[in-house]
Amino acid sequence: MTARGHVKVEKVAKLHGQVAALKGVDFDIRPGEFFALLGPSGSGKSTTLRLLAGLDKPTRGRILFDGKDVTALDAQHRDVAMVFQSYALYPHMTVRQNIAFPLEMAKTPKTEMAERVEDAARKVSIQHLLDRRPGQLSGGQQQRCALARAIVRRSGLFLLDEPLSNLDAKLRLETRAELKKLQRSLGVTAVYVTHDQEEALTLADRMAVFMEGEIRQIGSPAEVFARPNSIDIAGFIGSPPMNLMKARLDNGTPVLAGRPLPLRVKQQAGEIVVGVRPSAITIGEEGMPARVDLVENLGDNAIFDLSFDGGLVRARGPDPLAFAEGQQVAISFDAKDIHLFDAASGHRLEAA
Ligand SMILES: Nc1ncnc2c1ncn2[C@@H]1O[C@H](COP(=O)(O)OP(=O)(O)OP(=O)(O)O)[C@@H](O)[C@H]1O
Repeated sequence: MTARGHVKVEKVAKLHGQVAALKGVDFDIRPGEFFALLGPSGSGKSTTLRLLAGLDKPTRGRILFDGKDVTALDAQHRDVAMVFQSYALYPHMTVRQNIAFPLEMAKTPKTEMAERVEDAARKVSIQHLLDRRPGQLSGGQQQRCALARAIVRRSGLFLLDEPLSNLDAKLRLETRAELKKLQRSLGVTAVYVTHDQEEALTLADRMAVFMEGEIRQIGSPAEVFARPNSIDIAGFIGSPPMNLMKARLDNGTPVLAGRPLPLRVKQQAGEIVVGVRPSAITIGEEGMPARVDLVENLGDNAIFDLSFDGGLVRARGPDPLAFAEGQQVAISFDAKDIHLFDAASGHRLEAA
């Protein structure tokens, strides 16, 4: 007997006519895990979520919930709770009626229904708004109402499609933290679609990075951040993105702008790309000569755009006033902070 909330996706593909929305993806989500589907627009995240919900059927492959094959089951027989970006609340119904809707459908007895609606509303702190209609709520309150409607089902699996994207920046941050606490306290499995890498990094226990209808990497946010397995992922995760600089291999030593770097790879020669995160670049007096082109003052830190003879790089530093535009400086980075990729295939190269 497997625990409740286990999801297994096996070789799932989805074609829309000639368009391959999903080219065959495999992943396993553990019970109680917060699992993010992260990727740029059109990469197949929403398609995957709709297949999990049963709103669409895969062209190939299998989906299992708690060991049971649900591939052929329609949405209403899957026992999943869904929260969409648009909330999808019924405008003519009160908040209470909206939350009660899944229970009405399931013909739940009236007294039990009333209790469960109150309980769900309390969990997202909207118990005082039950008699209003969605049009009389703020965006954040509508979002909570949609969450309460998901909670009321007492499903072990929550499917969330960009649920925070309609909220303003401040509310999004607050709601993000609450959502994580709520998921933990309910003990449910959450599958969360987002194109926002920061949201995935902060919320997820693990994430799958989608690109062009494929999963390119699966891991914890820390793993994917520390060891992106391709140039595409390196450039997608982290803000500002990783600096990616053209270089070459000379007898296994990477050479950047004519200078050998202090590490080696097994491969002997060829075109490579050297990646260094902005936070890993030190600006000072030692290293490669560079010029400060632009200072972006972010208050308690800054991003410096620099040019050097290997190209342009961005560095993040603690003090916005430390360096001025036009100043001649030097940049350096530690060997442990260098990521290497094969230029032709884009794949990560391991240091020897
Ligand atoms: N019903 C459909 N008919 C034809 N093509 C579709 C259909 N639904 C999705 N697609 C295509 O499948 C691909 C994946 O779409 P999907 O909605 O899964 O991407 P996404 O990663 O969720 O993007 P977004 O972040 O923009 O929602 C896209 O190229 C999209 O145009």
